[in-house]
Amino acid sequence: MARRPIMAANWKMNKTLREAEDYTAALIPRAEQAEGVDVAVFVPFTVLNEVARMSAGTPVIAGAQNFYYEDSGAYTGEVSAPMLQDVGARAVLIGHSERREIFSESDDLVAKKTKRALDAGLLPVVCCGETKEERDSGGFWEKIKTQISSVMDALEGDVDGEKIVFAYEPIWAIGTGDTASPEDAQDAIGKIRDLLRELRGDAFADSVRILYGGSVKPENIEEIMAQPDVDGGLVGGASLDVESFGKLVEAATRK
Ligand SMILES: O=C(CO)COP(=O)(O)O
Repeated sequence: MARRPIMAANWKMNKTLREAEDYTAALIPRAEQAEGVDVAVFVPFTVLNEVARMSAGTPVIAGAQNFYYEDSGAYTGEVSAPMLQDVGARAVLIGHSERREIFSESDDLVAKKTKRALDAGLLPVVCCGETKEERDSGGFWEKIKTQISSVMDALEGDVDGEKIVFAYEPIWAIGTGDTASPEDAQDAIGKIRDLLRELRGDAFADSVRILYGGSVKPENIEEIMAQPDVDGGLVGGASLDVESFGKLVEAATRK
């Protein structure tokens, strides 16, 4: 069965409530026209309630950029999975390289969050990727393999491949304009799918969606989406303008 493409916006630490409302209002009709594509927006906590409220009953999937795996308690500054769901979130980013690097998130924490998101019924979009040094020194696959394996090890029992998404985001390509070549994106994502096949079998590997992220823009999306194992994009800079993100959503319909 063909995997359903996903085009996902990661706003990172951007947009006021007013800006988020204008964007969401403009995105909804574009998502409605994009048949066969999942359209997701990962937004700051401060606007999540409103983006989710506006998106309810539309094809736009409202998501958060982070959460903590406990449900409640003395965790100052954190937000839980039930809290995200309470305001209408349906998906969450986990282990973005900015969280791993700036906020010291470990593979273990990423694995715990993924398990919690799945148990709660939130769609986890689990990010992985290597630094420039790791790529140049040939250590790229070891890094990715460790990141993916630690997540999969934490998931007991059968996992439906459609309920989890991975995003390969080489750190050297994020916000730099220096996109991975379509061949490099395919190579890494193909290897991730092979690893998932080894760990969980064909049905899982063939249904799990794997996105590419890192300087995706309207000018390079077609060749990236043309790669057989690339199921969509996770987009930072080029997602902030709804016209530009709309073009990426439209490109995904041609997959
Ligand atoms: O980190 C990213 C998406 O999560 C990619 O960011 P850019 O698209 O700005 O390179």
